[in-house]
Amino acid sequence: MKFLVTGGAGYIGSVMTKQLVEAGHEVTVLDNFTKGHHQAVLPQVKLVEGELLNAQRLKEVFKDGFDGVLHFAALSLVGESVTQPERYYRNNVVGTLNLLDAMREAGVKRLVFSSTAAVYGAPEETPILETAQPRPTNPYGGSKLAVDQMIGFEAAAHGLAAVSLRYFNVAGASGELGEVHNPETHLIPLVLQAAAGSRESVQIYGTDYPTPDGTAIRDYIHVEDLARAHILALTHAQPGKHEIYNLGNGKGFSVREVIETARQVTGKPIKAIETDRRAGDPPVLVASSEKAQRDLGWKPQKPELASMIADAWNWLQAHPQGYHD
Ligand SMILES: NC(=O)c1ccc[n+]([C@@H]2O[C@H](COP(=O)([O-])OP(=O)(O)OC[C@H]3O[C@@H](n4cnc5c(N)ncnc54)[C@H](O)[C@@H]3O)[C@@H](O)[C@H]2O)c1
Ligand SMILES: O=c1ccn([C@@H]2O[C@H](COP(=O)(O)OP(=O)(O)O[C@H]3O[C@H](CO)[C@@H](O)[C@H](O)[C@H]3O)[C@@H](O)[C@H]2O)c(=O)[nH]1
Repeated sequence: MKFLVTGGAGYIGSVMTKQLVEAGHEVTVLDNFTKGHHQAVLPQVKLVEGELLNAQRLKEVFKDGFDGVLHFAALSLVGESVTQPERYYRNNVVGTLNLLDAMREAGVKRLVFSSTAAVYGAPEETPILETAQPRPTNPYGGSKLAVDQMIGFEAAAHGLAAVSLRYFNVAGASGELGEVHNPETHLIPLVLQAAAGSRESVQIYGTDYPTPDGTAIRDYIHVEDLARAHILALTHAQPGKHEIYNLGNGKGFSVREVIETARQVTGKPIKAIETDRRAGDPPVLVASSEKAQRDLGWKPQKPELASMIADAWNWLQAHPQGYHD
């Protein structure tokens, strides 16, 4: 089949593209390279350097004809979104509205969207079920929730077969593809940069959370397990329906536990400095992925935090400067 992957030059979209190509599909990547990397785009795919906010150009891209769209392109930093909410809503919501318009006009009826645990805010119950009331604590989560709702109404009105996958914290690497954000703000890559010596230390944002060791807890999922869930979602999507699935491992790790695991995996002393909380961060996000396991038959193959950190560490050692764009 023929798929469009928006944001396919980014961290998760590039791993997704690789899995689609390996499964024998034809892939076009659309990316504006505000965050993406040319080196992360496989030579087998067609690359369109394009912008979701350019509605006219997007419609031209759809003249190629696609069987479905995997929509990763977004701005996705919690902290940044707090200071620039308008940028997040414009890019993520208006960008997706343009995408839905182009899909409808071209008759493309299948969509898998990268939603996020950030839509839940600080939920009352852990692990988080898809039925939990979404109450985002930051504009990033707010923009993704708006898109989830938009897709739900689009599916009902126009027969789109749609799935929103609400990822928890994605980690690890896949062969030649790894996590490089510029600037990097994610915990695991920063911890590993400190292990590698390219950064002196890592900061712990907040030690007064209502958690056993006072630091925030997240549920980490391997990027390869995550990408495999998209292939299952594509095949299970039903016309006129919008399904939502949480994707995580159902186990939370505190910031201190992540740093300690990285010390064990790398054998390096990693200097950690305690600082204030980062604005917009909820204390605990842990998934129940039972719905995905039951309905999609999804089963994580690399659920251990240590194996995610080990894959990310091996990748960093092979690519100490990240990608060379
Ligand atoms: N990394 C995580 O832990 C995580 C967790 C939950 C959800 N997500 C979601 O998964 C998706 C991918 O995340 P990632 O970590 O790979 O991010 P990323 O920044 O590495 O990739 C996103 C890509 O989208 C492109 N892009 C952004 N806006 C665009 C636009 N307007 N037009 C065209 N291209 C555009 C960027 O250049 C980048 O290559 C995002 O939607 C993010 O919100 C990520
Ligand atoms: O230098 C750092 C960086 C992060 N953290 C903490 O580590 C945790 C994880 O932070 P980070 O890796 O930045 O991820 P999140 O902010 O949890 O967000 C990620 O996970 C969300 C889903 O849970 C996604 O929606 C986002 O796109 C993705 O960036 C948080 O408690 C942070 O406060 C630190 O203590 N020090």
